[in-house]
Amino acid sequence: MTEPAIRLRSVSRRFGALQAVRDINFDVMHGERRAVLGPNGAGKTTLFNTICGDFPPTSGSIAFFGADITGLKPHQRTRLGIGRTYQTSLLFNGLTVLENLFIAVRGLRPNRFSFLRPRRGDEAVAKARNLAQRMRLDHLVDAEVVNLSHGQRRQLEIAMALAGDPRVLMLDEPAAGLSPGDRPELLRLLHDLPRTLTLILIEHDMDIALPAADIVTVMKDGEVIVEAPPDRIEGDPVVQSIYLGGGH
Ligand SMILES: Nc1ncnc2c1ncn2[C@@H]1O[C@H](COP(=O)(O)OP(=O)(O)OP(=O)(O)O)[C@@H](O)[C@H]1O
Repeated sequence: MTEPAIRLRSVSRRFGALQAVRDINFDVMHGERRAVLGPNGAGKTTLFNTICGDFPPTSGSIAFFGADITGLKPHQRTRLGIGRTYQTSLLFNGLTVLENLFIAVRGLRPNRFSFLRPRRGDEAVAKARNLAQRMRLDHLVDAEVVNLSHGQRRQLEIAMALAGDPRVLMLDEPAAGLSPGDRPELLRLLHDLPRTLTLILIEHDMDIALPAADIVTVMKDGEVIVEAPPDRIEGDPVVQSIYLGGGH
């Protein structure tokens, strides 16, 4: 049997007395699109952080394509092929789109950037341009990031997360703050990502989460309360009680 891309077994994470996620079992198959929904404080970001290693679980285990990664540091998980974006932007505003992508491709810290500026013919520049094209930013490679629209910044964040050639890409609220006009473009970009890539996204907005996902995991109070295909989510009484009952 094929191993899941991501497998969590009995994963819990405490912050002092607070149990942020509790006894999570979670399998995401290779190539799957998984959305994680839930009200504020449900534990979605903490779940992401246990997978990426930013806040490893206090108990339980995590496997990546069958290999136990529970004790690995974030950079070791990145190297294995787990890429992510964050709710808060990590872009370098004073640099151009191409320079940001170059930094991501070379895995540089920005303070090293002045010594290693992109040069013509550099393989990393070619890869940075290719990433810009994949995220439909090729017309903006020379634009300073500070001048990008919110939607373009989100596209760039995804492009930068792709720079390490992840096998699993985790997006933390990719539609947050997007105008209604920017949303269809984001959905198109997500649909265009190759099925060799496994995608896990936290998303508050059902209009993005449901069309983007094969399976939706709904969390509340640190636990998974529903796991179902998107067509069963909107009508699910538990989900309705959370989203219509003021829990969101
Ligand atoms: N680093 C931390 N230190 C202490 N408590 C934390 C930390 N990170 C998260 N928490 C707490 O864990 C709980 C779950 O938070 P988490 O951010 O995972 O929820 P979420 O579902 O992602 O919420 P949101 O939609 O608001 O981002 C919350 O009560 C939060 O305050």
